[in-house]
Amino acid sequence: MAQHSPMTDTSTAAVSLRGIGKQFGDLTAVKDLDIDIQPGEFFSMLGPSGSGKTTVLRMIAGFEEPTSGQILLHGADVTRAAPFDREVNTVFQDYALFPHLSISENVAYGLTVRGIDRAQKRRLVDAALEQVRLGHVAGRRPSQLSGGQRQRIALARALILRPKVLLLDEPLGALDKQLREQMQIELKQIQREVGITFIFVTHDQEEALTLSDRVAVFNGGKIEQVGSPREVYEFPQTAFVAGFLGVTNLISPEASQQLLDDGRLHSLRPERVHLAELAAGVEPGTVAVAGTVAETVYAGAHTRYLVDTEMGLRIISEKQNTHTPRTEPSVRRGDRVSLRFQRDHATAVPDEAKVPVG
Ligand SMILES: Nc1ncnc2c1ncn2[C@@H]1O[C@H](COP(=O)(O)OP(=O)(O)OP(=O)(O)O)[C@@H](O)[C@H]1O
Repeated sequence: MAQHSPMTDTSTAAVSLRGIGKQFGDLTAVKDLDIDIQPGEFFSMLGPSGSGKTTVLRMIAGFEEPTSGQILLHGADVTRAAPFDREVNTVFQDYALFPHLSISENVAYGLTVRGIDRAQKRRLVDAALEQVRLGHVAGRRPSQLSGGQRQRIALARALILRPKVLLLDEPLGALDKQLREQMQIELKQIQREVGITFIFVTHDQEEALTLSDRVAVFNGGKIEQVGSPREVYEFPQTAFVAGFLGVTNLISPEASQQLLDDGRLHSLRPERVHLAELAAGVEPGTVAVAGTVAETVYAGAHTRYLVDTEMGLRIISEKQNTHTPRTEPSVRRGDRVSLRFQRDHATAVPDEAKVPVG
């Protein structure tokens, strides 16, 4: 099937949130949110626990009514519509499969409720199971499947109704790391094949970066930044985004003034910082700062070096472990080194500035 390119799609947004807010008593869970999500887009809502992602998802699904604002699905106002009157479906973290029904009965459930005839139902169930590559488990019960298989069945059950928008609330949260990474690739492939808009909630930054066309980074009921994975990772607009999306060196305005001759807050990713001999020559456009290695952290594919600079700033440098497996690392704790990075690899963080959303 054709691949979708949501970034160039100028038709009506699949989902528009206009000034959406949600109060639970005194608690403001979501504040005045504006988002436009395009048809066919894989859109992630990323943020720490309690930042309001699930509440936004539940409002789009219709399980929760907004206190203020408007929700449009493909241009139609559904703010007060019941969940079953919206062309959306939800996949929950706990899969919510019926234990007493077989896998094919579970997948067929939505069709049964809608009174679809047997022959057509069978065809659609077979196709849905094929899509998630689980045709061979049709006769089993959910308890006879692995976590990853159950997750795929929940996905097949949600997709069989051909919703225009699929909402996924931490669907991979219960899986171990290896299976989770495998399922991320499958999920992305399935989304491309079906071309349905996916809105995905996660607190795992790597997952959001891996899967999404765009990521909205939530903090305290608000969106701090929306952008492509590369934009939010490489050009964080706030200190929170810089810190939440992986490890970064936040260089204070004072330190930036000294190091970069620019008195704004800067973010410098550890993988952009290299270690050199103190005496090594410095190329034009490169910043060099001397320091002492305070800690080395070996993590398999890479090693991190925590270096205390003479200006009182601790900078993390990350190096891929490309040397031969038996070679001991040449840099050790206590070594004096020179940190090197390209001047333009440090990106200014506007911090308080808000980027346009949608
Ligand atoms: N039904 C409710 N009644 C009262 N408070 C609620 C309710 N649902 C959510 N909240 C509160 O609203 C805030 C946002 O919660 P929400 O579940 O949307 O966050 P989240 O980012 O999805 O977090 P998590 O990843 O832990 O699910 C939290 O402070 C939460 O305690």
